[in-house]
Amino acid sequence: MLSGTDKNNGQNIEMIQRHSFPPSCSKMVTAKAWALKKHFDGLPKASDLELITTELPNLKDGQLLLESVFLSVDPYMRPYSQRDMKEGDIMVGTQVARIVESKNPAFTAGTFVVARGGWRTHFISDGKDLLLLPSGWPESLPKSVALGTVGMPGLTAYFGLLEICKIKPGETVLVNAAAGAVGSVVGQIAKIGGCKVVGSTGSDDKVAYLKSIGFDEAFNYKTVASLDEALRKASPDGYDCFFDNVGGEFSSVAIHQMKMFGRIVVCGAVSQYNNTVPQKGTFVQFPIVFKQLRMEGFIVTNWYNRQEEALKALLKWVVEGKLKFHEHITEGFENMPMAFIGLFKGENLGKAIVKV
Ligand SMILES: NC(=O)C1=CN([C@@H]2O[C@H](COP(=O)(O)OP(=O)(O)OC[C@H]3O[C@@H](n4cnc5c(N)ncnc54)[C@H](OP(=O)(O)O)[C@@H]3O)[C@@H](O)[C@H]2O)C=CC1
Ligand SMILES: CCCCC/C=C\CC(=O)/C=C/C=C/C=C/[C@@H](O)CCCC(=O)O
Repeated sequence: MLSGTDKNNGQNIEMIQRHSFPPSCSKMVTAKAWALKKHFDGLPKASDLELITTELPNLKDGQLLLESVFLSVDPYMRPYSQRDMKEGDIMVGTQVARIVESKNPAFTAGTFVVARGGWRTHFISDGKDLLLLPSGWPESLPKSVALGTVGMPGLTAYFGLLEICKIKPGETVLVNAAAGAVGSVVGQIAKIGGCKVVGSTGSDDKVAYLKSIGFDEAFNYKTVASLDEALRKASPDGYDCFFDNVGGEFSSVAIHQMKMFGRIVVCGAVSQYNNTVPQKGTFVQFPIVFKQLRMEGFIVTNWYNRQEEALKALLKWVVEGKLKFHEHITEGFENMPMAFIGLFKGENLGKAIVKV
């Protein structure tokens, strides 16, 4: 048996040697996990991932046995795997998990938590870094929302828009990948904040969805004759804030339509994650200097010291019906690779979730 920490948390999940059978086990739990078999090259392939099975040992004092109920697949897993994982590592990720057994007095069996357990059906934790669902979570609200609108993507929208962009009422906000987990929350918080919102997305159904949740303007970037014209038509005066989830060509065009003193939040660059050779873009100094723009990258985890406040606000808006959510649920742990790859083909509307 190997013990230690792994890339999923820098925290405290027990690493299990494959097919190990500890002699003292009375009640064996078989855990499934997805490992990175081969580093992704371009668009991830199912064959880059390997389903492995391990037997978990009995709990020691202070430990908990958790069972994943909902798992998150997120675009960041693609660049993260490249930068921080080696072949054979279990894929990084977060889940809503149920505590099956507890030898930790701080946790009761049956409780649901958000954990950074990686792509695993079952795992052992010492309880550090497990997050309870925010208090006041309604029974009628699916717990999977703790991985989306009232979870990491919601926090990304909240802090990016309110703290980096610092939106003001009456301003115009542009967001791309707008019908996804982050983008759909960005647009709705901007509306709550009294802004005009323009969203770009990759299908007509998604455009219709954006209109249904309050976006003022939305267009399908895959079918417009000219991105420049579509942006101009949606807001002839330009944009005060640009929440950039996509990067690449879209950003190169959009930066020229910023208003004076505009702010650009560089949240992600999903159009670039599968590039095999670095691409060349346009030079950005002219619009930045002449329009005196501010462009700032951020990682949501840097704001987790304020996550309690933000989760409370997000949950309140959801309960009040001011913040709508949609989930794209894939059934079955064995389908995790397919759900993950689907992110890069635009298959999801709202948050992509895998239900075990
Ligand atoms: N900085 C941070 O801390 C965080 C950053 N992020 C970033 O936010 C972005 C959105 O993440 P998230 O909301 O979870 O994901 P989404 O739910 O938006 O899913 C990804 C979406 O990206 C779009 N997309 C995929 N490939 C391309 C492409 N080549 N060009 C344009 N659009 C594409 C697709 O939508 P469509 O049909 O519209 O093309 C797809 O549905 C990502 O860049 C992610 O890395 C997320 C969380 C935290
Ligand atoms: C940490 C991601 C590094 C890659 C950066 C690429 C794109 C930006 C982006 O999408 C960032 C996402 C950040 C997500 C953070 C998630 C955390 O809640 C949990 C991450 C899992 C872990 O570290 O244990």
